Amino acid sequence: MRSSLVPLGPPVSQDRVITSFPKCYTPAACLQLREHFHGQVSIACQRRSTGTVGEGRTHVQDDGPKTVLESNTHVPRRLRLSKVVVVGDLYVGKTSLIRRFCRNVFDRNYKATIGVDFEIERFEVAGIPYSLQIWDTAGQEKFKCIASAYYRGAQVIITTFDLTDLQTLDHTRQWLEDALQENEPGTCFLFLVGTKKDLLSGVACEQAEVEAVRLANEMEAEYWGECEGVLQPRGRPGL
Ligand SMILES: Nc1nc2c(ncn2[C@@H]2O[C@H](COP(=O)(O)OP(=O)(O)OP(=O)(O)O)[C@@H](O)[C@H]2O)c(=O)[nH]1
Repeated sequence: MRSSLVPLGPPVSQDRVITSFPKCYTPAACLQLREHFHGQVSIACQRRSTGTVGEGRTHVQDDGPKTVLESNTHVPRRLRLSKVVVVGDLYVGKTSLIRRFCRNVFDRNYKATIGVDFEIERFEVAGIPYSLQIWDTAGQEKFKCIASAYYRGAQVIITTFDLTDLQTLDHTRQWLEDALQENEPGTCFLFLVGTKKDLLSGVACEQAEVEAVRLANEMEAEYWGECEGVLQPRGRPGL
């Protein structure tokens, strides 16, 4: 399927063009189907696809969830944009993860992130231009208040820890809580990512992964419970 939309900026690189989807994208695996959307959500989505993109916030009221568009992000018409926020302790490798994903480069030298930084990664999904705005936040305590100002309006929260330092895994719960506080319950996809796997032996890596899976299950139970009341989802989030 090709889009008749005018491409924005230079062409999207080939590995960012998605033309087919894995089989699990069936109605049964979807969190919500179009017919489950509240009328006002559908109207807001239509506006979103034809006008200025704002940050969609879902509010629960007596007669169901309502999305209110705050048109504070002025981007060109028809640009689909999702905000990803990467959080975690200092030195765990947030910047490295983002740079590998966006530019396929790795730098051994550590340069602390000051406050926040962001990258835009462009995709083409089934012929439609789509962008991820990936926010890299500082792990250092002294920058936390600056970085947390950018948590709001995230569609995806990636909580990061260092597989060689399990204390950083313990801290992910707090990072996630802080990021969720700035967002409506049930509006974000949550991911837990372990870095620096190359520095561990097979056995040590397995042990770290077991710990991470245990914590992920705990957090999933905790935060998924919070989501249920709002979205009444049919599937499960990625955590
Ligand atoms: N061996 C190895 N080193 C890594 C990996 N990821 C990051 N590093 C190194 O770890 C150090 C910290 O990485 P950063 O990406 O700057 O960490 P950060 O989480 O962004 O740090 P802050 O900006 O202070 O929050 C750097 O020296 C990186 O080269 C990895 O997967 N393997």
